[in-house]
Amino acid sequence: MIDTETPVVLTAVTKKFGSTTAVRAVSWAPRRGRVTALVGLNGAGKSTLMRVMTGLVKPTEGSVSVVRGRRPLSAMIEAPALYKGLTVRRNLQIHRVLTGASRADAAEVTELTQIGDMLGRRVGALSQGYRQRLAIALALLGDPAVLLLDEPTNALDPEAIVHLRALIRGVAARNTAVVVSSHQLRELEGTADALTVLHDGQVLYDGPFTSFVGSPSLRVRALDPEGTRKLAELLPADGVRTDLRGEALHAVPDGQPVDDLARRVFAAAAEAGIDLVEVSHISPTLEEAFHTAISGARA
Ligand SMILES: Nc1ncnc2c1ncn2[C@@H]1O[C@H](COP(=O)(O)OP(=O)(O)OP(=O)(O)O)[C@@H](O)[C@H]1O
Repeated sequence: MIDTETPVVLTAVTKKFGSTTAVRAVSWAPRRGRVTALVGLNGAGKSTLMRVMTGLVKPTEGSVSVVRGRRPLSAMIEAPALYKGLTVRRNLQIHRVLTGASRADAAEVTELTQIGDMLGRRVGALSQGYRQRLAIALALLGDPAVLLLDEPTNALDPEAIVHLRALIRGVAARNTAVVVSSHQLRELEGTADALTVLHDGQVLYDGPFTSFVGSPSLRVRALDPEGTRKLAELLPADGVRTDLRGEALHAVPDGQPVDDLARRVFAAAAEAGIDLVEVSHISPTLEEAFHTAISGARA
């Protein structure tokens, strides 16, 4: 339901392009005052989801509700449309008039994005990082409830990325719901509060960023590689999620403590007469958690 906390709400949204389903039955509502990372591999459906939110693309099924207001939602999905022959100041003036924003608002976004020193420069002569800052300043005019940024770090150097991260936090602190897409989880670690993992058009995870990695899992190796493979076949029958990675087996607890899982691994190995050489705890990295989520969806 639309409320002051969730200014845009997607309900069972599906988007098809011919025979391709880009987004499948997604119900989702990013929150105000938070940075939500929208992460998925190439083709996962991130841009389509953002386009559906803006109204640029009509959902095939489902609905999108957006809070009423002067500028409910603002998006930077493709290379920002800037007047390259004009100065930064003129670009700001034109967008201020177009969005009906006040001079005070323009001054505030100039300050927030730290483009004050560039006001007299022609946009065509700006670095990529400063163009990005200007584009975000323009997107913030009129104080939108939601700001969508599609892969905003593309083509930025490390210093510009650091600045952009701080800027994104600053925008959320204005009580905007900020959604930032990326195909790399790690890029948004420490910047995003919430995480939505999209895969093949579906939401695989939607929750706090810090909870995504979850509890440790087990790395299991038998004396004989054939034994490891056999365990990989046996354990799923016991309700355990397994994944063969190289010579080792990765067993993920489904809610139970990892030590209980270890006991089940030992019991299954003993029963099948498999000699184990390694059963160790591993704390997953972000990439492993992502891989596990995706392989769970494919299973
Ligand atoms: N206009 C379109 N016409 C046909 N197919 C499309 C269109 N837009 C997207 N798709 C398809 O929908 C799927 C999702 O694409 P989308 O661009 O939303 O993914 P993405 O997660 O943003 O990917 P990337 O990280 O590569 O930008 C892909 O299979 C893509 O080819």
